[in-house]
Order: sequence, then C-alpha cells, then structure tokens
Amino acid sequence: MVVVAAAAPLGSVVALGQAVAGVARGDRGYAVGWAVVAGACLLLQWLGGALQRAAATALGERVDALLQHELMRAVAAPSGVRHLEDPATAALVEVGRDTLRADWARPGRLASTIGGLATGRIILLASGVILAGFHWWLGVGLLVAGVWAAYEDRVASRTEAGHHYGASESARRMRYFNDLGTTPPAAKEIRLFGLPEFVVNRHGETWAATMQRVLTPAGRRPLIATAFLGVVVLGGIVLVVREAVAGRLAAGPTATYVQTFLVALGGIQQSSWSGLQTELALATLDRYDEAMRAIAPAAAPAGRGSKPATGMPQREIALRGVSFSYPGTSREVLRDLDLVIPAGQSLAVVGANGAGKTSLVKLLCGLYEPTQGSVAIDGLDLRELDLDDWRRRLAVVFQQPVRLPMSAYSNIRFGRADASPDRAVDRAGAKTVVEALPNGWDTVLSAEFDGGVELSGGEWQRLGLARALYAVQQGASVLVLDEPAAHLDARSEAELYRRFLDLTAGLTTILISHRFSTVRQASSIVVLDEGRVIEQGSHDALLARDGTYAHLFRLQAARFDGGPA
Ligand SMILES: Nc1ncnc2c1ncn2[C@@H]1O[C@H](COP(=O)(O)OP(=O)(O)OP(=O)(O)O)[C@@H](O)[C@H]1O
Repeated sequence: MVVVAAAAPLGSVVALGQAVAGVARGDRGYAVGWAVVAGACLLLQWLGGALQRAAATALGERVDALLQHELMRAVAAPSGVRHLEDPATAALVEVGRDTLRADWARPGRLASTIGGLATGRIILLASGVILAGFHWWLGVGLLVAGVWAAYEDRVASRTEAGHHYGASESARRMRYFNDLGTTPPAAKEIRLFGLPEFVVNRHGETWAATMQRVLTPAGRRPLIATAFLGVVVLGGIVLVVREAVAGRLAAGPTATYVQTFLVALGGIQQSSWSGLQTELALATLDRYDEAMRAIAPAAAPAGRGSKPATGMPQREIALRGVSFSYPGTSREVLRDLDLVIPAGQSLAVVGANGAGKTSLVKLLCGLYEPTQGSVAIDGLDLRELDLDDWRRRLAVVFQQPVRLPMSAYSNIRFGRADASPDRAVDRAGAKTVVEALPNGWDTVLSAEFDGGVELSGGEWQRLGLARALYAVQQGASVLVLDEPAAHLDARSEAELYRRFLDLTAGLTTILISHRFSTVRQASSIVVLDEGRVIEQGSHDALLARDGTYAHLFRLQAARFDGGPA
C-alpha cells in the first residue's frame, strides 16, 4: 500500500505530462488516453490512502490495547502495593498509561506514521530520479535538499517529543487542576471555599510555564535547510519554464517536471508530519519500556512463598518485633511491635489517628512486608505462604470500601464463587439498601451509568460489610473490620454492636474502631501508640488498670452521658 500511495501521485504526474504532450501535438486520442490514466492514478491514490488509513487504524488500535493490557498486567502482578507508592515508579507508570491514551503520542499511530514516512521518502527519491532526466544535478540537488530538511525535521521532532515528556510533571499538575475544577468530587468544597477562580488561574499559570518550555523557537539550521529547499524548488521551476520558453523543452516534459517539484514538496511535507508523529510514538514506547522495567522486580520478589494456607489460622497470627516504614519514608509507623492474635477470637485495636492501626492490617494482608521482624501464621512466616491462598482466608472491610461501578451483586461477590448473597446481606444489615435499588441485584452502583444509582457513605459501608460476610460464607475465616461504623447512622451502628458477637462467632476477628461500645465486646483489646502496643487486655482488665484505654473510654462515655463516668 505504501508503494501504491507513493507511485500513484508520480504516475499521475507522468501521465498528465504525456496528456499535455498529446494536446500540444494535436493528438486527441493520445491526450485523452493519458488524461484517463492520470485520473485513474489519482483515484488509486485516494483509494489507497483510504485503505491504508483503515488498515493502520485497525492495527494501531490493537497495538495500543495490547500495550495497555500488558501495562495493567504488570502493575497488577506484584502481590504488594509498595511499587505503586514509590514516586519514581508511580510517575513512570502514569506517564506510560496517560500517553497510551493521548492521541498525539499513541504507539499505535506508528502503524500509519511509518507508512506516511516511507511514502514521503519514496516520493522524494522518485522525484529526484524524474528531475535527473532534465538535469542530473537538479535531481541530486532536490534529493540533498529533501534529505537535509528531513534530517532537521527529525532533530526538531525528537526535541519536541523530549519536551512533551519533560513537561509531563506539569501536564499532570494541569490535569489535576482541571479535574478539581470540573469533576463532582471536589465541586462542593471548591465552591464553598470560593476557589473556582484560584483553580482556573493555577491551571492557566501551569499551562503558561509548560508552554514556555515546549514552544522553544526553532534553531537557525532548520531555517537554512528550508531556505535551501526553497531555492532548489523555485530555481528549478524557473529553469524548466525558461528552457520551455526558449523552445528547448517540449510542453509534455515541462508539465511533468513542474508538477514533479510540487509532488516532491508534498512528499517532504508528508515525511515531516509523519516523522514528528513517529518520534512522539517512539518516545512513548521508550517511556513504556522504562515503566515496565521499573515494575518488573516488584512482580517477582525473591523467595516468594508457595506453602498453602488452607485452614489457617488454626492457632494464631503473630507479629514479632515488627517495625515498618512506608516506601520512600524513613519514619517508622510501627516500631518493634509484638502482638499475638489467637485463632477464633476477636481482637480490637484502638489508638489515636495515625497510631498505625491500618498499617498493621496492611502487613497482615501481605500488602507490605515489615521492614524488620515477621508476621507469622501458625508459626509460618507470611513470606513462606502462598499469598493468594492466604488472602482467600481474609475478609477485610477497609475504611473506604472499594466502590465498583458495576452491579450490586458484583459488588458483593467481588471475585468469590457464585452463591446467593441474601444471607450475608441480611446479616450485614444491608437488606434495605438492596431492596431500594430500582433493578435489584442488577442495579449498577454508579450514577455515571444508565440506570445506575449513587449510594451514600453509610450504604456503601453496609455493602462492604456484606461483601466481607459473603467472603466468610465462601471460606474466609479472618474478619478484619477497619472502622466499620464510621459512616453508619445511630440505629445501624447500634444494630451492628448488638450483633457483633453473632457476626464474629468462630472467626478470628480484628476490629479497628474509635467507638468503644463496639470495642468493649472484643475478647481482647490492644492500645497502639506511635506504632507500639502500650496496653493489652480485656475491657474490664484495661479499665481496672486505669491507663490510656480507661481514660479514652471514660472520655467517650462522658460525651454520651453528659458528664464523666
Ligand atoms: N501510603 C502511605 N505512605 C506513607 N505514609 C503513610 C501511608 N499510609 C499511612 N501513612 C502514615 O502512616 C501513619 C499510620 O497510618 P495508619 O493509617 O496506619 O493510622 P491509623 O492508626 O489507622 O489512623 P486512623 O485512626 O486515622 O485511621 C500515619 O502517620 C500516616 O500518615
């Protein structure tokens, strides 16, 4: 198709030259015949172009989708989330992901840009050969001018691609301000705090700063190359016309040579545009490779375990000497922490904001590994266990349960085997939520989709609890509840407390909560302070000890009773 795309315009030039020669000679048949050939060439050029575009689009879309999938797979492969929080890797992944979507830099464009580049180059070469038939040095001159212009274009394109990536940090900031100003999540606060103007201005300032770098003035060399090309083309045309006027060149070849200059210019322009797009797409591929290389080590950490976690925990979950810092930070959020959670019992974890409660749960789920010490299940280090198998034993409700923009049923089932969700929903107190959905279990839980609905924070939390109880129904035996009542209304919260022992019976339960009315029902309670266990015992034992727990408990009780307990 590339050859057709290049040959057709040149064929029409030669054919038109012959047609003009026929007209000059008064040979009607000859002229009409070649005019038809020229028309056929132009038609072929149009048809070839359309086919080439269609094929390139189909191929390009496939290439882009494949790259997207590979990137998603690579990002999802690591069993932990550490790689997503390393700023350098996260930035690379984001650049890779964004540019795979950005129309101007999609690698799939290579399918058409390489074709355009090749077509332009063939046209230039063939034009040089045709013009060499007039004067060999004119053909060579055109080739030299075209190659030089193409080279300068390529250098400029590379610089431009570099600028685009160099500016990716500010591009991200621009998108952030754009989202702040135009999407629902921030809309309320932005207006209430009188910030719309501020957001628009910050977007504008970031744009101006970015453009200052991107739109650098062209150097002198590209200008000289363009001027040289102009001299060759204009000078060549003048020369051809002068020879014709002097009677040394017939009408046919005159028409052919003049048109050849114009077709050659079109070819150079096509190479130039396709070259820029090619450089941008290649730069995206470079970034993509870099991102894939950066994630690769996280996907296969040395010595990842494979021992089955079937039936675990039978005895206990034990954290021994555990210290932990988040990637890229030096602050220890857990410090030399020792904690044993007996199987089949409930443990409540309390402590001030930022004490490390959720971080402890993340270690338990194997989302991060301790910086020091170990998390062991029935005496086996978590690093030796098959993590997927261990996670099937867990039913976790995080503070903000993930909200899938899918059916209510998918939100409950969440990767587990098919079964009736009714019992789990009933036990979680989420029955009224599901009953109110317009399409029942099939209702999509996002207003962004047709027929979808938006749930409140409390309704999502009840579904989150139902999701966890469904997982228990499917074989999970460790229930982790991180602030399960934070968004619940007073009645739902009271109901949850009332049924806490029923919901957690026989399960190893870890409950994180600031609400002492739930906490007190756990078999054992630990108080965390700055990443350490400072108190542990039953509710009564901790009250009798009259330490931090007793103090916090009385403080909360006083709020409800209207005076100190
Ligand atoms: N992804 C993260 N990267 C860096 N630091 C983090 C990250 N997540 C949490 N932290 C820090 O770790 C500390 C402990 O956080 P954690 O979420 O474990 O506290 P918490 O006890 O659950 O608090 P809360 O009661 O407010 O939920 C906090 O100081 C927090 O800033």
